[in-house]
Amino acid sequence: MAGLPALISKGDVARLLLYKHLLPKLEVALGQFSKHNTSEIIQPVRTVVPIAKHNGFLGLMPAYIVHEDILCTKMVAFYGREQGSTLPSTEATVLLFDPERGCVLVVMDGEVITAMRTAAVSAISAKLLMPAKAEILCILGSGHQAISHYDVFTQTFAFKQVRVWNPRKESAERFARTVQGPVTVCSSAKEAVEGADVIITVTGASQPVLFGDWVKPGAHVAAVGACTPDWRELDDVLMKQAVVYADSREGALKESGDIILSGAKVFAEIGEVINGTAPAHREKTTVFKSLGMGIQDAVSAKLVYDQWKSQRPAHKSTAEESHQMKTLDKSQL
Ligand SMILES: NC(=O)C1=CN([C@@H]2O[C@H](COP(=O)(O)OP(=O)(O)OC[C@H]3O[C@@H](n4cnc5c(N)ncnc54)[C@H](O)[C@@H]3O)[C@@H](O)[C@H]2O)C=CC1
Ligand SMILES: O=C([O-])C1=[NH+]CCC1
Repeated sequence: MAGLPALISKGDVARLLLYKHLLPKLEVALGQFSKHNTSEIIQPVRTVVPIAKHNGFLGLMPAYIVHEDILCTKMVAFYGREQGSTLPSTEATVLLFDPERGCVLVVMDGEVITAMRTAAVSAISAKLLMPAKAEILCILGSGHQAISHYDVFTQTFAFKQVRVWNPRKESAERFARTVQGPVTVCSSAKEAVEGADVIITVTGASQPVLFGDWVKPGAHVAAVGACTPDWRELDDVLMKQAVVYADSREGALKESGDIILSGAKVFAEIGEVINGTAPAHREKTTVFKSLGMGIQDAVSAKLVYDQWKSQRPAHKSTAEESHQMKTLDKSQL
């Protein structure tokens, strides 16, 4: 290893990663991914190791973005937690490599990246698929992803009302006190959903919490939770009545209980809509099934690292600089 990798903390990632930089980078990466050309992007479906004893999973998410020479992997542990558990439901660490040497340049917190890039991808799907006149946003779940989704959706779009629901009302009320802006706390999921133009599901549920009979025709759903083959957030009625998009078709067919168990077809990847090779059916009810992809972490980590390098005090050396110094030493011999 050429020197020790740099470490970037959660606080620094939160300070350095901005949606205004992240959104355009993610849109480009999603489009590149959906060309399925391995000379542009190499990203296998994540490897998942069940941690059955603790109702969890460990995911390994490597990706290589060839033209930008970004080599990255995230390691993410995610769990089905009892309601009210104080343990985190997601823990993640991101490694960015020097692609030429193979050494790790930087180890950084992955929780903020996971929260922000997932929300940013949902916002990209909403930009493309939500009805032209979208006034009411509904968020089911009130944890970490709910907060990041609230932030990017209210920064990007002009909703007249944002509703939130959680089976534990005190959790939804805490969410309302945490975010910077108005929120209506609803007493039932049905009350939150009815009449909403955009619905985000960000729950730890393993059984459906969103039912097609409640959903306004033409609404857009960003389905973010239930990322294992036997967990659900959406019922069969919704899955069958909607046009279903995914971040990765291959990932969705392997990992999404909502797709596998309902038998719904994936109409297109969101990257195909970005590329103009599949239509955006804004006039119909749409579901964007998000599983999360390594390329999303890779572009986020590169943004963080570039910002961090540009702001870091000059005396600290990283693995990258140690390597440059060694190369220089050799060439001087
Ligand atoms: N698609 C993607 O790229 C990603 C998906 N996720 C998934 O998103 C979901 C939310 O993640 P976080 O916000 O980080 O978790 P979190 O634990 O911070 O929040 C989960 C929320 O769901 C609620 N909840 C739990 N069980 C429920 C149930 N049966 N019915 C309704 N609500 C319930 C909790 O009270 C909490 O408000 C998880 O399923 C997680 O695995 C997380 C990261 C990335
Ligand atoms: O992409 C991701 O990081 C995750 N997807 C499901 C849980 C974590």
